[in-house]
Amino acid sequence: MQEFDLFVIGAGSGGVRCARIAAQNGARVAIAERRHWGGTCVNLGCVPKKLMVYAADYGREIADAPAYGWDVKPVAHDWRTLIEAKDREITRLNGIYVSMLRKAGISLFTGNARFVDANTIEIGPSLLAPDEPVIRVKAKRIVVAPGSTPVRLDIPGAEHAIVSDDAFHLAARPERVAIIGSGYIGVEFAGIFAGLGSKVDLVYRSDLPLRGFDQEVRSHLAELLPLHGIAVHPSRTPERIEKETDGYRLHLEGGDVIETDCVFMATGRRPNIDGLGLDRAGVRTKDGRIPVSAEEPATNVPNIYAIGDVTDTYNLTPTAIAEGHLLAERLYAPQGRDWSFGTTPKAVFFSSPVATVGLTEEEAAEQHALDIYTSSFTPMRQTLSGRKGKAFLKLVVDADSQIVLGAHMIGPDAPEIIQGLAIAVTTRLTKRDFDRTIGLHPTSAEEFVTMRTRTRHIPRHSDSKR
Ligand SMILES: Cc1cc2nc3c(=O)[nH]c(=O)nc-3n(C[C@H](O)[C@H](O)[C@H](O)COP(=O)(O)OP(=O)(O)OC[C@H]3O[C@@H](n4cnc5c(N)ncnc54)[C@H](O)[C@@H]3O)c2cc1C
Ligand SMILES: NC(=O)c1ccc[n+]([C@@H]2O[C@H](COP(=O)([O-])OP(=O)(O)OC[C@H]3O[C@@H](n4cnc5c(N)ncnc54)[C@H](O)[C@@H]3O)[C@@H](O)[C@H]2O)c1
Repeated sequence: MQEFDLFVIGAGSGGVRCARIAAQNGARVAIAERRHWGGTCVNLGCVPKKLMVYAADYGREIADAPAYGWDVKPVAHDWRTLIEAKDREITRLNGIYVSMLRKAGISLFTGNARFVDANTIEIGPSLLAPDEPVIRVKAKRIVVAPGSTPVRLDIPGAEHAIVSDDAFHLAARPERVAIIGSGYIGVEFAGIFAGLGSKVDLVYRSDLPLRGFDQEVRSHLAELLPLHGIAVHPSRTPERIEKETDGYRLHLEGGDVIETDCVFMATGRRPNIDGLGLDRAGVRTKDGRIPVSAEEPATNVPNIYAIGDVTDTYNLTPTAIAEGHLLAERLYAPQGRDWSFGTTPKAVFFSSPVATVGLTEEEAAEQHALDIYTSSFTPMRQTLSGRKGKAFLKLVVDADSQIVLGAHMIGPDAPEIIQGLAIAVTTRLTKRDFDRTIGLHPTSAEEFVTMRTRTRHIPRHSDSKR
Protein backbone atom coordinates (compact mmCIF):
# COMPACT_ATOMS: atom_id res chain seq x y z
CA MET A 1 0.00 0.00 0.00
CA GLN A 2 1.33 3.49 -0.90
CA GLU A 3 2.11 5.75 2.05
CA PHE A 4 2.05 9.56 2.18
CA ASP A 5 2.83 12.28 4.69
CA LEU A 6 -0.32 14.17 3.69
CA PHE A 7 -3.46 13.10 1.83
CA VAL A 8 -5.91 15.81 0.70
CA ILE A 9 -9.54 14.94 -0.09
CA GLY A 10 -10.80 17.41 -2.71
CA ALA A 11 -8.84 19.43 -5.30
CA GLY A 12 -10.69 22.73 -4.89
CA SER A 13 -9.54 26.15 -3.73
CA GLY A 14 -8.41 25.01 -0.27
CA GLY A 15 -7.16 21.50 -1.06
CA VAL A 16 -4.99 22.46 -4.04
CA ARG A 17 -3.21 25.24 -2.13
CA CYS A 18 -2.65 23.06 0.93
CA ALA A 19 -1.25 20.19 -1.18
CA ARG A 20 1.05 22.46 -3.18
CA ILE A 21 2.55 24.30 -0.19
CA ALA A 22 3.04 21.03 1.72
CA ALA A 23 4.80 19.42 -1.29
CA GLN A 24 6.98 22.50 -1.84
CA ASN A 25 8.14 22.09 1.74
CA GLY A 26 9.23 18.48 1.34
CA ALA A 27 6.14 16.47 2.29
CA ARG A 28 5.09 13.41 0.25
CA VAL A 29 1.60 14.52 -0.78
CA ALA A 30 -1.38 12.94 -2.56
CA ILE A 31 -4.69 14.52 -3.54
CA ALA A 32 -7.99 12.97 -4.67
CA GLU A 33 -10.61 14.63 -6.87
CA ARG A 34 -13.89 13.02 -7.96
CA ARG A 35 -15.52 15.61 -10.21
CA HIS A 36 -13.44 18.51 -11.50
CA TRP A 37 -9.87 19.68 -10.89
CA GLY A 38 -9.89 23.15 -9.33
CA GLY A 39 -13.18 22.60 -7.48
CA THR A 40 -16.29 24.76 -7.34
CA CYS A 41 -14.67 28.15 -7.83
CA VAL A 42 -13.06 27.22 -11.13
CA ASN A 43 -15.78 24.97 -12.53
CA LEU A 44 -19.18 25.98 -11.12
CA GLY A 45 -18.53 29.13 -9.09
CA CYS A 46 -16.49 32.34 -9.09
CA VAL A 47 -14.83 31.99 -12.51
CA PRO A 48 -17.72 30.96 -14.82
CA LYS A 49 -20.02 33.26 -12.83
CA LYS A 50 -17.74 36.27 -13.37
CA LEU A 51 -17.46 35.49 -17.10
CA MET A 52 -21.25 35.52 -17.28
CA VAL A 53 -21.37 38.79 -15.33
CA TYR A 54 -19.05 40.28 -17.96
CA ALA A 55 -21.38 38.98 -20.70
CA ALA A 56 -24.35 40.74 -19.08
CA ASP A 57 -22.29 43.93 -18.57
CA TYR A 58 -21.54 44.09 -22.31
CA GLY A 59 -25.30 44.22 -23.00
CA ARG A 60 -25.71 47.28 -20.79
CA GLU A 61 -22.63 48.96 -22.31
CA ILE A 62 -23.96 48.40 -25.83
CA ALA A 63 -27.36 49.80 -24.80
CA ASP A 64 -25.71 52.95 -23.38
CA ALA A 65 -23.19 53.41 -26.22
CA PRO A 66 -25.44 55.51 -28.56
CA ALA A 67 -25.50 58.28 -25.92
CA TYR A 68 -21.73 58.47 -26.43
CA GLY A 69 -22.03 58.73 -30.20
CA TRP A 70 -21.83 55.08 -31.22
CA ASP A 71 -24.10 54.04 -34.05
CA VAL A 72 -25.13 50.63 -32.74
CA LYS A 73 -26.97 48.30 -35.09
CA PRO A 74 -29.56 45.97 -33.47
CA VAL A 75 -27.61 43.33 -31.53
CA ALA A 76 -28.58 39.93 -30.15
CA HIS A 77 -26.94 37.72 -27.58
CA ASP A 78 -26.09 34.11 -28.42
CA TRP A 79 -26.19 31.96 -25.27
CA ARG A 80 -24.44 28.97 -26.88
CA THR A 81 -21.45 31.07 -27.91
CA LEU A 82 -21.07 32.30 -24.33
CA ILE A 83 -21.40 28.83 -22.77
CA GLU A 84 -18.96 27.23 -25.26
CA ALA A 85 -16.38 30.01 -24.81
CA LYS A 86 -16.74 29.78 -21.03
CA ASP A 87 -16.33 25.98 -21.14
CA ARG A 88 -13.16 26.26 -23.25
CA GLU A 89 -11.68 28.61 -20.65
CA ILE A 90 -12.64 26.27 -17.79
CA THR A 91 -11.07 23.28 -19.59
CA ARG A 92 -7.88 25.34 -20.00
CA LEU A 93 -7.89 26.11 -16.26
CA ASN A 94 -8.49 22.42 -15.37
CA GLY A 95 -5.36 21.55 -17.36
CA ILE A 96 -3.33 24.22 -15.55
CA TYR A 97 -4.41 22.82 -12.16
CA VAL A 98 -3.45 19.25 -13.09
CA SER A 99 -0.05 20.23 -14.48
CA MET A 100 0.67 22.54 -11.53
CA LEU A 101 -0.07 19.72 -9.05
CA ARG A 102 2.04 17.22 -11.06
CA LYS A 103 4.91 19.68 -11.31
CA ALA A 104 4.86 20.06 -7.52
CA GLY A 105 5.47 16.28 -7.30
CA ILE A 106 2.01 15.51 -5.89
CA SER A 107 0.38 12.10 -6.57
CA LEU A 108 -3.02 12.60 -8.20
CA PHE A 109 -5.91 10.18 -7.61
CA THR A 110 -9.02 10.57 -9.73
CA GLY A 111 -11.96 9.17 -7.81
CA ASN A 112 -14.18 9.31 -4.77
CA ALA A 113 -12.14 9.26 -1.54
CA ARG A 114 -13.43 8.07 1.83
CA PHE A 115 -12.01 7.18 5.23
CA VAL A 116 -11.41 3.57 6.18
CA ASP A 117 -9.88 4.69 9.47
CA ALA A 118 -7.99 7.76 10.72
CA ASN A 119 -4.90 6.87 8.63
CA THR A 120 -6.35 4.94 5.69
CA ILE A 121 -8.18 6.32 2.64
CA GLU A 122 -10.04 4.29 0.03
CA ILE A 123 -10.42 5.77 -3.44
CA GLY A 124 -13.23 4.39 -5.60
CA PRO A 125 -14.65 5.15 -9.02
CA SER A 126 -16.44 8.44 -9.58
CA LEU A 127 -18.20 10.23 -12.44
CA LEU A 128 -14.84 11.67 -13.48
CA ALA A 129 -13.24 8.20 -13.60
CA PRO A 130 -15.97 5.48 -13.64
CA ASP A 131 -13.57 2.65 -14.51
CA GLU A 132 -10.88 3.25 -11.88
CA PRO A 133 -10.25 0.29 -9.54
CA VAL A 134 -10.76 0.71 -5.79
CA ILE A 135 -7.44 1.28 -4.03
CA ARG A 136 -6.31 2.01 -0.50
CA VAL A 137 -3.50 4.30 0.66
CA LYS A 138 -2.08 5.27 4.05
CA ALA A 139 -1.31 8.80 5.24
CA LYS A 140 0.16 10.27 8.43
CA ARG A 141 -2.07 13.34 8.09
CA ILE A 142 -5.33 13.89 6.18
CA VAL A 143 -6.94 17.16 5.10
CA VAL A 144 -10.69 17.13 4.45
CA ALA A 145 -11.46 19.71 1.75
CA PRO A 146 -14.51 18.37 -0.13
CA GLY A 147 -16.36 21.70 -0.48
CA SER A 148 -20.12 22.03 -0.60
CA THR A 149 -23.15 21.49 -2.79
CA PRO A 150 -26.34 23.50 -3.51
CA VAL A 151 -29.34 22.96 -1.25
CA ARG A 152 -32.83 22.49 -2.72
CA LEU A 153 -35.90 23.58 -0.79
CA ASP A 154 -38.06 20.66 0.28
CA ILE A 155 -41.28 21.78 -1.44
CA PRO A 156 -43.57 19.89 -3.84
CA GLY A 157 -42.21 20.13 -7.37
CA ALA A 158 -38.64 20.92 -6.19
CA GLU A 159 -37.35 18.44 -8.79
CA HIS A 160 -38.40 20.89 -11.53
CA ALA A 161 -36.05 23.59 -10.21
CA ILE A 162 -32.46 24.16 -11.24
CA VAL A 163 -29.59 25.10 -8.88
CA SER A 164 -26.42 27.06 -9.62
CA ASP A 165 -24.59 23.92 -10.89
CA ASP A 166 -27.22 23.63 -13.68
CA ALA A 167 -27.32 27.35 -14.51
CA PHE A 168 -23.88 27.16 -16.12
CA HIS A 169 -24.94 24.55 -18.68
CA LEU A 170 -28.52 25.35 -19.70
CA ALA A 171 -29.15 24.45 -23.35
CA ALA A 172 -30.77 27.85 -23.93
CA ARG A 173 -31.28 31.04 -21.94
CA PRO A 174 -34.74 30.97 -20.36
CA GLU A 175 -36.89 33.94 -21.40
CA ARG A 176 -38.39 34.04 -17.87
CA VAL A 177 -36.53 33.02 -14.68
CA ALA A 178 -37.91 32.95 -11.14
CA ILE A 179 -35.06 32.94 -8.63
CA ILE A 180 -35.69 31.88 -5.02
CA GLY A 181 -33.26 33.35 -2.46
CA SER A 182 -31.58 36.74 -2.29
CA GLY A 183 -28.14 35.74 -1.01
CA TYR A 184 -24.96 35.94 -3.10
CA ILE A 185 -26.08 33.53 -5.82
CA GLY A 186 -29.68 34.78 -6.11
CA VAL A 187 -28.63 38.41 -6.51
CA GLU A 188 -25.70 37.65 -8.85
CA PHE A 189 -27.75 35.48 -11.20
CA ALA A 190 -30.66 37.95 -11.14
CA GLY A 191 -28.18 40.48 -12.57
CA ILE A 192 -26.80 37.99 -15.11
CA PHE A 193 -30.15 36.82 -16.50
CA ALA A 194 -31.71 40.30 -16.51
CA GLY A 195 -28.61 41.68 -18.25
CA LEU A 196 -28.83 39.00 -20.95
CA GLY A 197 -32.49 39.84 -21.58
CA SER A 198 -34.53 37.45 -19.43
CA LYS A 199 -37.53 38.56 -17.42
CA VAL A 200 -36.42 37.93 -13.82
CA ASP A 201 -38.54 37.49 -10.68
CA LEU A 202 -36.62 37.44 -7.38
CA VAL A 203 -38.47 35.84 -4.48
CA TYR A 204 -37.11 36.11 -0.93
CA ARG A 205 -38.44 35.55 2.53
CA SER A 206 -36.81 38.53 4.27
CA ASP A 207 -37.92 42.13 3.79
CA LEU A 208 -34.56 43.09 2.21
CA PRO A 209 -32.07 41.16 0.03
CA LEU A 210 -28.57 40.07 1.15
CA ARG A 211 -29.10 39.08 4.76
CA GLY A 212 -26.00 39.79 6.88
CA PHE A 213 -24.89 42.84 4.88
CA ASP A 214 -25.16 46.43 6.16
CA GLN A 215 -28.83 47.39 6.46
CA GLU A 216 -28.46 50.64 4.49
CA VAL A 217 -26.63 48.80 1.69
CA ARG A 218 -29.45 46.23 1.61
CA SER A 219 -32.06 49.00 1.35
CA HIS A 220 -30.09 50.64 -1.43
CA LEU A 221 -29.85 47.33 -3.30
CA ALA A 222 -33.63 46.79 -2.88
CA GLU A 223 -34.18 50.13 -4.66
CA LEU A 224 -31.73 49.24 -7.45
CA LEU A 225 -33.10 45.76 -8.28
CA PRO A 226 -36.21 47.03 -10.15
CA LEU A 227 -34.06 49.61 -11.98
CA HIS A 228 -32.02 46.66 -13.28
CA GLY A 229 -35.17 45.03 -14.67
CA ILE A 230 -35.78 42.63 -11.77
CA ALA A 231 -39.27 42.15 -10.31
CA VAL A 232 -38.87 41.69 -6.54
CA HIS A 233 -41.11 39.65 -4.24
CA PRO A 234 -39.85 40.36 -0.68
CA SER A 235 -41.23 38.67 2.44
CA ARG A 236 -42.60 35.80 0.32
CA THR A 237 -42.17 32.06 0.81
CA PRO A 238 -42.39 29.59 -2.08
CA GLU A 239 -44.98 26.88 -1.59
CA ARG A 240 -44.83 24.56 -4.63
CA ILE A 241 -43.78 24.30 -8.26
CA GLU A 242 -46.08 22.93 -10.94
CA LYS A 243 -45.02 21.89 -14.43
CA GLU A 244 -47.22 23.20 -17.23
CA THR A 245 -47.04 22.51 -20.96
CA ASP A 246 -45.44 25.91 -21.56
CA GLY A 247 -43.26 26.31 -18.45
CA TYR A 248 -43.72 26.25 -14.70
CA ARG A 249 -45.96 27.89 -12.10
CA LEU A 250 -44.25 28.92 -8.84
CA HIS A 251 -46.90 29.22 -6.13
CA LEU A 252 -46.11 31.53 -3.22
CA GLU A 253 -47.67 31.32 0.23
CA GLY A 254 -50.61 33.69 0.28
CA GLY A 255 -51.81 32.73 -3.18
CA ASP A 256 -49.71 34.58 -5.77
CA VAL A 257 -48.36 32.61 -8.73
CA ILE A 258 -45.33 33.39 -10.90
CA GLU A 259 -45.40 31.92 -14.43
CA THR A 260 -41.91 31.19 -15.63
CA ASP A 261 -39.71 29.06 -17.88
CA CYS A 262 -37.21 28.24 -15.14
CA VAL A 263 -37.30 28.12 -11.33
CA PHE A 264 -33.80 28.63 -9.89
CA MET A 265 -33.22 27.75 -6.25
CA ALA A 266 -30.39 29.85 -4.80
CA THR A 267 -31.04 28.77 -1.26
CA GLY A 268 -27.63 28.05 0.27
CA ARG A 269 -25.10 25.23 0.20
CA ARG A 270 -24.28 22.27 2.45
CA PRO A 271 -20.92 20.55 2.98
CA ASN A 272 -20.07 17.42 0.99
CA ILE A 273 -19.73 15.03 3.92
CA ASP A 274 -22.12 12.25 2.88
CA GLY A 275 -20.23 9.02 2.24
CA LEU A 276 -16.89 10.42 3.42
CA GLY A 277 -16.76 7.91 6.30
CA LEU A 278 -15.99 10.62 8.86
CA ASP A 279 -17.47 8.39 11.57
CA ARG A 280 -14.97 5.61 10.74
CA ALA A 281 -12.16 8.10 11.40
CA GLY A 282 -13.90 9.48 14.51
CA VAL A 283 -14.25 13.04 13.10
CA ARG A 284 -16.99 14.98 14.85
CA THR A 285 -19.49 17.13 12.89
CA LYS A 286 -21.98 19.75 14.06
CA ASP A 287 -25.05 20.74 12.03
CA GLY A 288 -23.57 19.02 8.97
CA ARG A 289 -20.25 20.92 9.12
CA ILE A 290 -16.85 20.16 10.62
CA PRO A 291 -16.22 22.64 13.45
CA VAL A 292 -12.73 24.26 13.36
CA SER A 293 -11.29 27.76 13.51
CA ALA A 294 -9.92 29.39 10.35
CA GLU A 295 -6.54 30.01 12.05
CA GLU A 296 -6.22 26.42 13.32
CA PRO A 297 -8.24 24.05 11.14
CA ALA A 298 -7.84 21.04 13.44
CA THR A 299 -10.68 18.57 13.92
CA ASN A 300 -11.16 16.56 17.11
CA VAL A 301 -8.87 13.83 15.63
CA PRO A 302 -5.22 14.93 16.00
CA ASN A 303 -3.97 13.99 12.49
CA ILE A 304 -7.09 15.12 10.58
CA TYR A 305 -7.76 18.71 9.46
CA ALA A 306 -10.64 20.44 7.65
CA ILE A 307 -10.57 23.55 5.44
CA GLY A 308 -12.91 25.53 3.20
CA ASP A 309 -16.66 25.16 2.73
CA VAL A 310 -16.84 21.91 4.74
CA THR A 311 -16.07 23.88 7.91
CA ASP A 312 -18.15 26.31 9.93
CA THR A 313 -15.87 29.32 9.20
CA TYR A 314 -16.01 31.25 5.90
CA ASN A 315 -17.37 29.99 2.57
CA LEU A 316 -15.25 31.96 0.11
CA THR A 317 -12.36 31.05 -2.16
CA PRO A 318 -9.69 33.36 -0.69
CA THR A 319 -10.44 32.14 2.85
CA ALA A 320 -10.31 28.47 1.75
CA ILE A 321 -6.95 29.19 0.08
CA ALA A 322 -5.61 31.02 3.14
CA GLU A 323 -6.74 28.20 5.45
CA GLY A 324 -5.00 25.61 3.23
CA HIS A 325 -1.82 27.67 2.92
CA LEU A 326 -1.63 28.39 6.64
CA LEU A 327 -2.19 24.75 7.54
CA ALA A 328 0.51 23.44 5.17
CA GLU A 329 3.03 25.97 6.49
CA ARG A 330 2.17 25.22 10.12
CA LEU A 331 2.71 21.50 9.50
CA TYR A 332 5.80 21.54 7.28
CA ALA A 333 7.51 24.96 7.43
CA PRO A 334 6.31 27.19 10.28
CA GLN A 335 6.80 30.86 9.31
CA GLY A 336 4.59 32.67 11.83
CA ARG A 337 2.47 34.01 8.96
CA ASP A 338 -1.02 35.18 9.82
CA TRP A 339 -4.07 36.34 7.86
CA SER A 340 -6.67 38.83 9.02
CA PHE A 341 -9.70 36.57 8.61
CA GLY A 342 -11.81 39.03 10.62
CA THR A 343 -11.53 41.65 7.89
CA THR A 344 -12.24 39.35 4.95
CA PRO A 345 -13.71 41.54 2.19
CA LYS A 346 -16.84 40.30 0.44
CA ALA A 347 -18.39 41.13 -2.91
CA VAL A 348 -21.64 40.32 -4.65
CA PHE A 349 -21.09 40.65 -8.38
CA PHE A 350 -24.49 42.11 -9.20
CA SER A 351 -24.81 44.44 -12.22
CA SER A 352 -24.37 47.23 -9.68
CA PRO A 353 -21.93 45.30 -7.51
CA VAL A 354 -21.91 45.30 -3.72
CA ALA A 355 -18.64 45.11 -1.78
CA THR A 356 -17.85 45.38 1.87
CA VAL A 357 -15.07 45.01 4.42
CA GLY A 358 -15.16 45.09 8.20
CA LEU A 359 -18.17 45.67 10.41
CA THR A 360 -21.66 46.66 9.36
CA GLU A 361 -23.22 49.57 11.24
CA GLU A 362 -25.46 47.11 13.10
CA GLU A 363 -22.50 44.92 14.21
CA ALA A 364 -20.29 47.89 15.14
CA ALA A 365 -23.01 49.66 17.15
CA GLU A 366 -23.10 46.71 19.59
CA GLN A 367 -19.57 47.59 20.74
CA HIS A 368 -18.84 51.20 19.78
CA ALA A 369 -20.31 54.69 19.60
CA LEU A 370 -20.17 55.48 15.87
CA ASP A 371 -19.70 58.27 13.40
CA ILE A 372 -21.34 57.33 10.12
CA TYR A 373 -20.36 58.89 6.79
CA THR A 374 -22.41 58.21 3.66
CA SER A 375 -22.49 59.43 0.10
CA SER A 376 -24.92 58.70 -2.71
CA PHE A 377 -24.45 59.96 -6.27
CA THR A 378 -25.05 59.17 -9.92
CA PRO A 379 -21.86 57.67 -11.38
CA MET A 380 -20.45 59.92 -14.13
CA ARG A 381 -20.63 57.05 -16.63
CA GLN A 382 -24.42 57.17 -16.39
CA THR A 383 -24.80 60.93 -16.97
CA LEU A 384 -24.92 60.99 -20.78
CA SER A 385 -26.86 57.76 -21.10
CA GLY A 386 -29.35 58.73 -18.40
CA ARG A 387 -29.14 55.22 -16.92
CA LYS A 388 -30.89 55.26 -13.54
CA GLY A 389 -29.45 54.09 -10.21
CA LYS A 390 -27.16 55.78 -7.74
CA ALA A 391 -23.96 54.51 -6.18
CA PHE A 392 -23.84 54.41 -2.38
CA LEU A 393 -20.73 54.55 -0.16
CA LYS A 394 -20.50 54.28 3.60
CA LEU A 395 -17.82 54.44 6.28
CA VAL A 396 -18.48 53.13 9.79
CA VAL A 397 -16.10 54.90 12.18
CA ASP A 398 -15.46 54.31 15.90
CA ALA A 399 -16.42 57.71 17.42
CA ASP A 400 -13.79 57.43 20.21
CA SER A 401 -10.68 56.24 18.36
CA GLN A 402 -11.76 57.41 14.87
CA ILE A 403 -10.64 53.99 13.51
CA VAL A 404 -12.55 53.03 10.35
CA LEU A 405 -14.31 49.80 11.31
CA GLY A 406 -16.15 49.17 8.07
CA ALA A 407 -16.32 50.34 4.46
CA HIS A 408 -19.31 49.49 2.26
CA MET A 409 -20.16 50.28 -1.32
CA ILE A 410 -22.73 49.50 -3.97
CA GLY A 411 -22.03 50.82 -7.44
CA PRO A 412 -19.71 50.36 -10.43
CA ASP A 413 -16.32 48.83 -9.59
CA ALA A 414 -17.18 48.42 -5.89
CA PRO A 415 -15.23 45.10 -5.54
CA GLU A 416 -12.08 46.61 -7.12
CA ILE A 417 -12.33 49.65 -4.83
CA ILE A 418 -13.08 47.76 -1.62
CA GLN A 419 -10.13 45.39 -2.14
CA GLY A 420 -7.85 48.42 -1.76
CA LEU A 421 -9.77 49.76 1.21
CA ALA A 422 -9.54 46.33 2.87
CA ILE A 423 -5.86 47.13 3.56
CA ALA A 424 -6.89 50.34 5.35
CA VAL A 425 -9.51 48.56 7.45
CA THR A 426 -7.19 45.61 8.19
CA THR A 427 -4.41 47.97 9.33
CA ARG A 428 -6.94 49.96 11.41
CA LEU A 429 -6.40 53.35 9.76
CA THR A 430 -8.38 56.27 11.14
CA LYS A 431 -10.85 58.63 9.48
CA ARG A 432 -8.07 61.24 9.74
CA ASP A 433 -5.84 59.00 7.57
CA PHE A 434 -8.64 58.77 5.01
CA ASP A 435 -9.04 62.59 5.12
CA ARG A 436 -5.27 63.12 4.62
CA THR A 437 -5.35 61.03 1.46
CA ILE A 438 -5.59 62.98 -1.78
CA GLY A 439 -8.41 61.84 -4.06
CA LEU A 440 -7.93 60.38 -7.52
CA HIS A 441 -10.13 62.45 -9.82
CA PRO A 442 -12.54 61.83 -11.44
CA THR A 443 -13.41 58.47 -9.85
CA SER A 444 -16.16 57.07 -7.66
CA ALA A 445 -13.51 55.82 -5.24
CA GLU A 446 -12.39 59.37 -4.36
CA GLU A 447 -15.65 59.78 -2.42
CA PHE A 448 -14.13 57.52 0.25
CA VAL A 449 -11.49 60.19 1.02
CA THR A 450 -13.67 63.28 0.56
CA MET A 451 -16.59 62.55 2.89
CA ARG A 452 -16.00 65.41 5.37
CA THR A 453 -19.45 65.89 6.87
CA ARG A 454 -20.66 63.26 9.29
CA THR A 455 -24.07 61.87 8.28
CA ARG A 456 -24.98 60.92 11.86
CA HIS A 457 -23.62 59.93 15.26
CA ILE A 458 -24.86 56.74 16.90
CA PRO A 459 -24.47 56.03 20.61
CA ARG A 460 -23.22 52.57 21.58
CA HIS A 461 -26.26 50.22 21.62
CA SER A 462 -25.16 48.63 24.89
CA ASP A 463 -25.21 52.17 26.47
CA SER A 464 -28.62 53.04 25.09
CA LYS A 465 -30.03 49.69 26.35
CA ARG A 466 -28.99 50.48 29.95
C1 LIG B 1 -22.15 29.99 -8.10
C2 LIG B 1 -21.03 30.28 -7.11
C3 LIG B 1 -20.32 31.44 -7.22
C4 LIG B 1 -19.30 31.72 -6.31
N1 LIG B 1 -18.62 32.89 -6.43
C5 LIG B 1 -17.64 33.18 -5.57
C6 LIG B 1 -16.90 34.40 -5.70
O1 LIG B 1 -17.16 35.20 -6.59
N2 LIG B 1 -15.91 34.64 -4.80
C7 LIG B 1 -15.61 33.76 -3.80
O2 LIG B 1 -14.70 34.03 -3.01
N3 LIG B 1 -16.30 32.60 -3.64
C8 LIG B 1 -17.30 32.30 -4.51
N4 LIG B 1 -17.96 31.10 -4.39
C9 LIG B 1 -17.63 30.20 -3.26
C10 LIG B 1 -16.37 29.37 -3.58
O3 LIG B 1 -16.54 28.71 -4.83
C11 LIG B 1 -16.14 28.34 -2.46
O4 LIG B 1 -16.15 28.99 -1.21
C12 LIG B 1 -14.80 27.62 -2.65
O5 LIG B 1 -14.75 26.95 -3.89
C13 LIG B 1 -14.59 26.61 -1.51
O6 LIG B 1 -13.39 25.91 -1.72
P1 LIG B 1 -13.18 24.45 -1.09
O7 LIG B 1 -11.77 24.10 -1.34
O8 LIG B 1 -13.70 24.40 0.28
O9 LIG B 1 -14.15 23.52 -1.93
P2 LIG B 1 -14.37 23.28 -3.50
O10 LIG B 1 -13.76 24.34 -4.32
O11 LIG B 1 -15.82 23.02 -3.65
O12 LIG B 1 -13.55 21.95 -3.80
C14 LIG B 1 -13.87 20.71 -3.24
C15 LIG B 1 -13.54 19.63 -4.24
O13 LIG B 1 -13.59 18.39 -3.55
C16 LIG B 1 -14.14 17.42 -4.43
N5 LIG B 1 -14.66 16.33 -3.59
C17 LIG B 1 -15.69 16.35 -2.73
N6 LIG B 1 -15.82 15.21 -2.09
C18 LIG B 1 -14.84 14.39 -2.56
C19 LIG B 1 -14.45 13.05 -2.29
N7 LIG B 1 -15.10 12.31 -1.39
N8 LIG B 1 -13.40 12.54 -2.96
C20 LIG B 1 -12.73 13.28 -3.89
N9 LIG B 1 -13.05 14.55 -4.18
C21 LIG B 1 -14.09 15.10 -3.52
C22 LIG B 1 -15.21 18.19 -5.18
O14 LIG B 1 -15.51 17.55 -6.41
C23 LIG B 1 -14.53 19.55 -5.38
O15 LIG B 1 -13.86 19.62 -6.61
C24 LIG B 1 -18.98 30.79 -5.28
C25 LIG B 1 -19.70 29.59 -5.19
C26 LIG B 1 -20.71 29.33 -6.10
C27 LIG B 1 -21.46 28.04 -5.99
N1 LIG C 1 -19.42 36.58 -4.65
C1 LIG C 1 -19.18 35.61 -3.78
O1 LIG C 1 -18.25 35.67 -3.00
C2 LIG C 1 -20.06 34.41 -3.75
C3 LIG C 1 -20.93 34.15 -4.80
C4 LIG C 1 -21.74 33.03 -4.74
C5 LIG C 1 -21.67 32.18 -3.66
N2 LIG C 1 -20.82 32.44 -2.66
C6 LIG C 1 -20.75 31.53 -1.49
O2 LIG C 1 -21.66 30.47 -1.67
C7 LIG C 1 -22.59 30.45 -0.59
C8 LIG C 1 -23.92 29.99 -1.07
O3 LIG C 1 -24.59 31.02 -1.82
P1 LIG C 1 -26.17 31.16 -1.74
O4 LIG C 1 -26.55 32.42 -2.38
O5 LIG C 1 -26.81 29.90 -2.20
O6 LIG C 1 -26.42 31.20 -0.17
P2 LIG C 1 -26.74 32.40 0.83
O7 LIG C 1 -26.70 31.81 2.18
O8 LIG C 1 -25.94 33.60 0.53
O9 LIG C 1 -28.28 32.77 0.48
C9 LIG C 1 -29.31 31.80 0.62
C10 LIG C 1 -30.66 32.44 0.36
O10 LIG C 1 -31.63 31.42 0.40
C11 LIG C 1 -32.69 31.79 1.28
N3 LIG C 1 -33.27 30.60 1.90
C12 LIG C 1 -32.61 29.64 2.61
N4 LIG C 1 -33.49 28.73 3.05
C13 LIG C 1 -34.72 29.10 2.61
C14 LIG C 1 -36.04 28.58 2.74
N5 LIG C 1 -36.26 27.45 3.45
N6 LIG C 1 -37.06 29.23 2.17
C15 LIG C 1 -36.84 30.39 1.47
N7 LIG C 1 -35.61 30.93 1.29
C16 LIG C 1 -34.58 30.29 1.86
C17 LIG C 1 -32.01 32.70 2.29
O11 LIG C 1 -32.94 33.52 2.95
C18 LIG C 1 -31.06 33.49 1.38
O12 LIG C 1 -31.74 34.53 0.74
C19 LIG C 1 -22.58 31.88 -0.05
O13 LIG C 1 -22.97 31.95 1.29
C20 LIG C 1 -21.15 32.28 -0.24
O14 LIG C 1 -20.40 31.84 0.86
C21 LIG C 1 -20.01 33.54 -2.67
